[in-house]
Amino acid sequence: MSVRVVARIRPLLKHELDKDTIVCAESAEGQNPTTVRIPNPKNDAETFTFQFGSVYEENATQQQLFENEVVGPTVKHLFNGYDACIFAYGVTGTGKTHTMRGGKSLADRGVIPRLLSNIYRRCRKIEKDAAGATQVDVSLSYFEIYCDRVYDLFEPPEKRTPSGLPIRDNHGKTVVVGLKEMQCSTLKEFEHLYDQANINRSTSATKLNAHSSRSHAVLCVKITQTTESTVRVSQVSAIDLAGSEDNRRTDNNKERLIESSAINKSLFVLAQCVEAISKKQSRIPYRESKMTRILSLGQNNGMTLMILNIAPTRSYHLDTLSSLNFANRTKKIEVNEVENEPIFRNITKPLAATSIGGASLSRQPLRPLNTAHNTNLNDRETGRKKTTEKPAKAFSVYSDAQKIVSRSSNLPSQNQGIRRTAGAPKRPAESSTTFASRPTKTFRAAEPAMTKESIEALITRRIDEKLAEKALQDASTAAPALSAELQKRLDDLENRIDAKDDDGKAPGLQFLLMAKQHQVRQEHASALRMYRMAMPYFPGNKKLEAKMQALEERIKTKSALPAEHVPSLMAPLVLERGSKSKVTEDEDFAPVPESDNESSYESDSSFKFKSKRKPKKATKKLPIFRDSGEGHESSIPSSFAAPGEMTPRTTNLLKIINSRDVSKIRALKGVGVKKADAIVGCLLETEDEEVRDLEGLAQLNGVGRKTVENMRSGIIVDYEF
Ligand SMILES: Nc1ncnc2c1ncn2[C@@H]1O[C@H](COP(=O)(O)OP(=O)(O)OP(=O)(O)O)[C@@H](O)[C@H]1O
Repeated sequence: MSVRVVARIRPLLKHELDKDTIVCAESAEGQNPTTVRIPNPKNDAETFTFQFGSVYEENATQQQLFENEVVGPTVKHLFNGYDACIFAYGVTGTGKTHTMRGGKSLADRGVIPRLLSNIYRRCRKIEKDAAGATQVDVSLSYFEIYCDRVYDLFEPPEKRTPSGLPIRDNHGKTVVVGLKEMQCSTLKEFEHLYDQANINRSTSATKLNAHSSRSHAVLCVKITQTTESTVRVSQVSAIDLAGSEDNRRTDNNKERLIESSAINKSLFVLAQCVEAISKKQSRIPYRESKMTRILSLGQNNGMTLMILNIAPTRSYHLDTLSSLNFANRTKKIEVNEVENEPIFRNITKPLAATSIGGASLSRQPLRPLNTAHNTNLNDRETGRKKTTEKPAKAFSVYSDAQKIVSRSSNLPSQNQGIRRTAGAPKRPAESSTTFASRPTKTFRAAEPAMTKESIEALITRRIDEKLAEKALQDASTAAPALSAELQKRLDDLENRIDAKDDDGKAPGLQFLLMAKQHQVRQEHASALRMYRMAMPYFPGNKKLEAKMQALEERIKTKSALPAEHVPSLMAPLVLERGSKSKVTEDEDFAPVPESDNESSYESDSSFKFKSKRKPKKATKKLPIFRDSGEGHESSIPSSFAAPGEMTPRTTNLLKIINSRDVSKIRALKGVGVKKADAIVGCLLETEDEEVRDLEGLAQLNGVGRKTVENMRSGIIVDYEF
């Protein structure tokens, strides 16, 4: 199945009424438009045409777009156990937010509120048809990616930590760690939550849009269908991407420019990913931006719909062409349509009439990463070996062609999970037979209802089993099963954070929670780092100090590295010469403890880690930089730098570094996006600490002597005589 791409041309806005329109939609006779036509910017007489699944013209209503593109295909799909992703793409001011969120009136509501309204209606219908034997729960998480940092939109901005939430890879899915998941059982509740969360989203007025989104917003709607014997989870992500901006037209101020460059960078990476996929390159640069990691276009399973928003006027000409080209490539991307397997509960108790979660606020269970969901746990219980490998991947195809192809009637049974509906004009979900083919469900209504606690206990037990199996498979890297006691403590900690009973210590509690989770996974060095970050929130806490000391001891004894290297792990990085009390974590010089799982480090942006590079030897002498009379600066007149003083070049370099401005740091010689990010990340961890000299700079993450020399040599200084 390829990504379905539809285009939507927005109407002229009030101030554009006298403007020249250059984009038009075309259709074959009697059919809905599927082509966008736009002139060649170099020669108006020539035109380019682009073919999409559908093209919605200026007068297309929100309802039309929703009914044609979302209801049948997505909602049905979702309830059949498939994931889905809908995202709006386009230049700033072309109508992405209008399409996804829309206005307040009924007619103006966008895709997201309509989607939720439809989901709730379907939930009620399923529950009604099953006479209470099936329960459907809806939960939401909502976050924004602002300047390549992830923030929970269900949290007020003042609760954010500067570095945002870390993201990780979990069994091929990218997950945001520590994101709130809100149980939300009615449309009214949703509307309330969604409106509140949107207030937290970063928007600002720009010259091109009075309410411009400065971030990518991702709403994840999780649907859990629980019957007596199965639990099936599927998820739809609705994404309102920020729009690319041509800063020659925006007159953006410094802050907007920083946002804009982050937006443009992530969209550029997205375009690179799409290009790499379409060229079948082996390396797709997903990891270069959080947005592309999360969107995982072409890697995600399930139906993917891209709504390309375009403005009709000439002032957007080049931007529109570039969007159309991007969309044209995107529509060729193949995505897998894999049905989420149900978890067989294998319990005899019937469902409670009450909801599992209710409308309460809950945090995503922060369990070990190897806790897979959608896993058929029944196999293990019965000792059977799972028939495992899914059949060779098959795809349902959205065809732009109008031909009618008969639908395959002999769909594989539910647990095979993959269907093939090649070339079908109707979306695959519409022919769902998956429920019909599921095992017969029998209910004993007289049995006592399952309580929330018993379900939790059951899930915890299954998680333990899963962990145990993983431990057997890979003794060296697997996490041990959580003891009930430990799990309880983790849960208590989460509850404390949730209950806001923290006297301003919430960030500290978050660090503690993360530390404990690392410890559970035997990632002692990371746990130690997290404890250290928590320490300022609990000054003088003896228990915490003892814990850190015990961990340090443990790392020392466990480390396979020669004894003389061990102290470097614990040794703080001294940023300021002569100010050894000002410390930060030294990731660069830290040897990797054996027990730490590299992949979890790599994907955890809460701290920096280098898996590929050899750890620098602690015994290595720190580079000595002289500010004058050496190397590149030998041409600097000595009057500009007395011994012990800094040259203008060094001063300028440190100024740029201490600005913590990624775009400026990136512009330094020999510094790429990743290095600039690593430097800023490292500086953010040191809070107000400034880099005072070149030695301090050479000790930052990702920076060595050579890099410093490079950076310095690239600085242009005007010496006036
Ligand atoms: N189909 C439409 N019908 C009526 N008005 C529209 C339509 N699409 C967009 N608009 C209007 O155009 C303006 C810009 O739209 P919107 O804010 O949704 O753009 P955007 O692409 O999300 O921009 P940004 O990327 O800057 O957030 C808004 O005033 C919106 O109401």
